[in-house]
Amino acid sequence: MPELSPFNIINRIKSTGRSRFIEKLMPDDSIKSISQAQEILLEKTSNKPSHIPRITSLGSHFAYNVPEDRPEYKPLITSPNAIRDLQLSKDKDFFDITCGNKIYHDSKIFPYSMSYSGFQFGQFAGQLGDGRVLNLFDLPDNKGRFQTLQLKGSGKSPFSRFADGKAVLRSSIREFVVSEFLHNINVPCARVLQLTLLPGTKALRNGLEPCAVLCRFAPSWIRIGNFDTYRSRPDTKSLVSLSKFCIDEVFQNGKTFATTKHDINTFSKDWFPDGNDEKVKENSSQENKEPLRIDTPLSKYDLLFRHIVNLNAICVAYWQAYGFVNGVLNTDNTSIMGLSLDFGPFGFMDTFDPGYTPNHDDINGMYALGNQPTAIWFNLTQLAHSMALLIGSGQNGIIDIKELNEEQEKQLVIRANKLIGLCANEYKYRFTITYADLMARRLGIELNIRDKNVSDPTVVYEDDETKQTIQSRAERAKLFCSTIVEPLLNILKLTKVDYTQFFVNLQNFDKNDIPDQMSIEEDIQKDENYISCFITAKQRHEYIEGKGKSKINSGEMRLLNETFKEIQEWTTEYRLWLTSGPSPIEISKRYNPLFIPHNWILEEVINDITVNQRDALVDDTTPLDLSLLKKLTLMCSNPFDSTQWEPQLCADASKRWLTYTGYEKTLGRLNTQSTCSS
Ligand SMILES: Nc1ncnc2c1ncn2[C@@H]1O[C@H](COP(=O)(O)OP(=O)(O)OP(=O)(O)O)[C@@H](O)[C@H]1O
Repeated sequence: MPELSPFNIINRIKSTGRSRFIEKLMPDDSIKSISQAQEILLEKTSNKPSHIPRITSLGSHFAYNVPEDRPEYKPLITSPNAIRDLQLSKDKDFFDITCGNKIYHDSKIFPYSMSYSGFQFGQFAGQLGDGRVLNLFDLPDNKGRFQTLQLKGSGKSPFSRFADGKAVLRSSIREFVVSEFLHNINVPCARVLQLTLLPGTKALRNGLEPCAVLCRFAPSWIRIGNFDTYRSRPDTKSLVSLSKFCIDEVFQNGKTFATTKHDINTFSKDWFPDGNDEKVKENSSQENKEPLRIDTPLSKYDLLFRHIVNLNAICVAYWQAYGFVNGVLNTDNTSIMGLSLDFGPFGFMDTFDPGYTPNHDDINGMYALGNQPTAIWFNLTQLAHSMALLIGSGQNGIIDIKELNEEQEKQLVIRANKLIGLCANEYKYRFTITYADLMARRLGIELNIRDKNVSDPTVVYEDDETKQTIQSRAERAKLFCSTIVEPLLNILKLTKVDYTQFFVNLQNFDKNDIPDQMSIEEDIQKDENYISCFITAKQRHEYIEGKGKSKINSGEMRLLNETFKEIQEWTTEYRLWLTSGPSPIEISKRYNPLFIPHNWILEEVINDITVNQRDALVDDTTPLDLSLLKKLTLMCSNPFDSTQWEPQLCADASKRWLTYTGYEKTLGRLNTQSTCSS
């Protein structure tokens, strides 16, 4: 794509900006119009009505709001890719608008905070909403797609409840870095544009901490929680208007939805049945023992739900393949576009462990790595319940929930349950083939089970997913997972090598360099480099040392022996999957980031600013040294290409960050946790 010249942000808003949410979902609330909002909220009073917590009135999707005044603003870092994609120039207007020091508004655009609710750790939590977030306006990006720009940490809103509307610098740096990284390894993600320090503004978290404002953007910030509201306060009108908005504006009139070619009834079958029953089962709906099929055409609401299910299946498959754990997968953190968002106590696992959760407070591991696909499915079933009236009605007209008679309600429940059952099977299918495809690519294997356009995860239904193609893809994915992925993960769980580095190391081996007929006894020395992908230097050393000595029969040695046998068997299988086509690295290099922004790296960068340079944060005369943060951002913006990392900038740091070994040596702990306070 050719580079387009950047524009002043205000000129861009004036020429191409919109506020889709306001245009389509005008509030039915205490402040009804933009002109009223301007009159009331732009007045210089310290106690603005939009900063006082309240339950918004029935039918309100949002409330107009303005940023709180802060004593000072200090721009820290801009995402180089984001500013390019939004075609913005880095001038004074840009810095002022992206921190809330200046508000853009006109007759159609005014900042607002969204109303949403949420199921948190399985329980309904009532009205939540943007408690410290302001939506500014929508701008088309370089692909012509509207993006909603938001400020996080800009002050209180009607949804702040008991909290202060602030975001601390620590958590804002974490969000900035992880969003940049996830986006650049192609994980569907909300994006960041600008991080601004607020000197003189502090918040009480882990002690008094410095605050910041993050400007971020996404094609839509609507979460499953937005729909939860209209279940808890039954409101058919709002449910319909929000769903219509999603179809028309978020999903561009449903142009990427499944068509009649992609028959939902193909998912009457569970293509990945659990347990040992390899025979694909014909399911029946639990409620009525009727066959799990829908014989009437799907409505636009059915297609909306189906699309949201598929997008989320794809997103969670990416998380699993890269070992990313969100930490708090509540419905208010689950995007209808399947975007990764809300980065609290997230983490990437250092070593493979399905039980890993970075969230210190999640003592039961509800949102641990291995539970993420189920947690997202739980959230999708909450969405289905909220949309039951719509997905139960099919092509029939929508009857207000308060007017349904008993028979209508019964039929509605039957149909909604069928759609949920079909979508459950499709979710499993979409998740598994996406995950298998990604894992294969990470190992340099082309499975041909997804379409060409995998670099755009929003394209779900690219070809005709006939029963035949689905069946053959499911079989291939199943075989690949059982012969390659599962045995490999078992090995990595035991040997605890760096999960990310494993793929980077292995991709350097061409098919011909991978030992054939390995004999571990000899190859532990002969094929040292290859075996070192799977085991740590310590394990290798122990094996060589222990062999022939008294330790030979120790439990530890026997375990190592077993593991070596598993590596041998796995290697034999792996060679079979590698084709004679392109070398593995040609396939894998766009899928294996050379490094991961682990929590311990983030901690180092954050401490460098908030602890080592504490005084410079408040004193304008002392310059802040942001080189570590810049280095980390460069690495996150170019995760596959180390030539872009400016070798002279903090060279030691990037060397250290490439493997966890140095960290492990000093601290002796991996897969660490943090708390939610942000
Ligand atoms: N300091 C705060 N002030 C006001 N509201 C807050 C604050 N921290 C959290 N909240 C609100 O509590 C709820 C749950 O918080 P959570 O941490 O999941 O979201 P968040 O990080 O603030 O926002 P987002 O999901 O948009 O990134 C949200 O409604 C959020 O707006």
